[in-house]
Amino acid sequence: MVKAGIIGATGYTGAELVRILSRHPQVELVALTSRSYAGEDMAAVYPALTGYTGLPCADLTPEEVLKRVEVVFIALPHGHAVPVAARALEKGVRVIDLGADLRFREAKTYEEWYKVPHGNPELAARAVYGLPEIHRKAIRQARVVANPGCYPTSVILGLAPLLKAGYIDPATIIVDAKSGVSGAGREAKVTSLFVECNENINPYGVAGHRHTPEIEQELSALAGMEVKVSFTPHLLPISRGILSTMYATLARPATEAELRQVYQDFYAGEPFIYLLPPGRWPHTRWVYGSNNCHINLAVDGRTGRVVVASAIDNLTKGASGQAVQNFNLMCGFPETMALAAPGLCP
Ligand SMILES: NC(=O)C1=CN([C@@H]2O[C@H](COP(=O)(O)OP(=O)(O)OC[C@H]3O[C@@H](n4cnc5c(N)ncnc54)[C@H](OP(=O)(O)O)[C@@H]3O)[C@@H](O)[C@H]2O)C=CC1
Ligand SMILES: CC(=O)N[C@@H](CCC(=O)OP(=O)(O)O)C(=O)O
Repeated sequence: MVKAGIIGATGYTGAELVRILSRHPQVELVALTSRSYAGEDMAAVYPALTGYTGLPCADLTPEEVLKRVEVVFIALPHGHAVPVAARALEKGVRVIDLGADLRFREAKTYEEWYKVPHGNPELAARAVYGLPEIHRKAIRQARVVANPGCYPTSVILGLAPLLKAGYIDPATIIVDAKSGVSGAGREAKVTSLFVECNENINPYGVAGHRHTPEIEQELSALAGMEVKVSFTPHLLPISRGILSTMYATLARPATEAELRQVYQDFYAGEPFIYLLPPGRWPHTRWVYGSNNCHINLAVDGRTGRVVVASAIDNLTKGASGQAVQNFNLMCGFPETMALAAPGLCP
């Protein structure tokens, strides 16, 4: 059994980690931190977890957590993970950070977009970007994994096969993405109130969302050249789910059947990626609560563009499910352990 802890256990991604890890046969959860719910059982904070964890939350310092665990999941708002991860490395504790602090190979990119000092560029360069479908080999060896952002997960998985094979002009990519409100975390804020979100959809972070450089970093590596994207997220009046619809001009003529084969080859053997049959477009409900990513595409011969749609659950494949997938790889467990499940039907 691997002793694991979650720093920031009572947030949405922390609770999703507890939900998944409580059914993981190789994990013993030994530390769940929270300042506001210290002394309370997770089931008091999230009654859905009743019967699945008896461990109370505690206001532990990172040092106290690191004394007890072999692996630590950091589920804090960005700006807090770097010193914790650095100390964990010194103590031989493996780290999976769900925030943005270690996702950029260049710390200065993080500082430019997140507007906070990074403090440890060596650690930024050393951390492995935790998207298993692209970086599986490096994740297996990693001591520190930077779990990807939710939108970047859906976008990179949706476009990777086309960019890698050179089928699209990288200068023409447009991403129209939509997220459920849990993507904003559990912290109280006016924009997450029911009355503000319900019966509404709006773009935000237009031409400046923080996930843009993360998407560009990974797509550039896949394309072997600098890629810039137009990325516009929207807030949807649903709890969980991300749907990204992506458009790009074909670099050379291609049929839909040819492109479908490219995806099938690229994702052959992947346990969580599903290219849906022609004409069956991804729905967020079909991946709800699962670690699956549903993808489909069409060639628009009239415009010479390809349209790709990709759906994930922001809290599962977009955060905590992917974190457990990374954990499994780092520990040498089957990658699907505690994760194999379909979404909702209906
Ligand atoms: N929500 C999502 O869909 C996704 C989120 N992420 C990232 O994962 C991380 C966690 O997100 P999420 O779970 O949504 O966030 P939440 O706001 O829901 O939870 C944050 C958690 O951190 C604790 N916390 C907050 N501030 C501090 C602090 N200054 N020091 C110590 N603990 C603190 C909170 O508990 P308490 O205040 O009681 O200590 C809570 O447990 C973020 O970096 C986020 O960007 C990544 C992908 C998707
Ligand atoms: C709906 C909503 O607000 N979503 C969040 C996603 C944040 C997230 O996952 O972000 P990190 O990169 O900070 O981990 C946003 O757009 O900022």
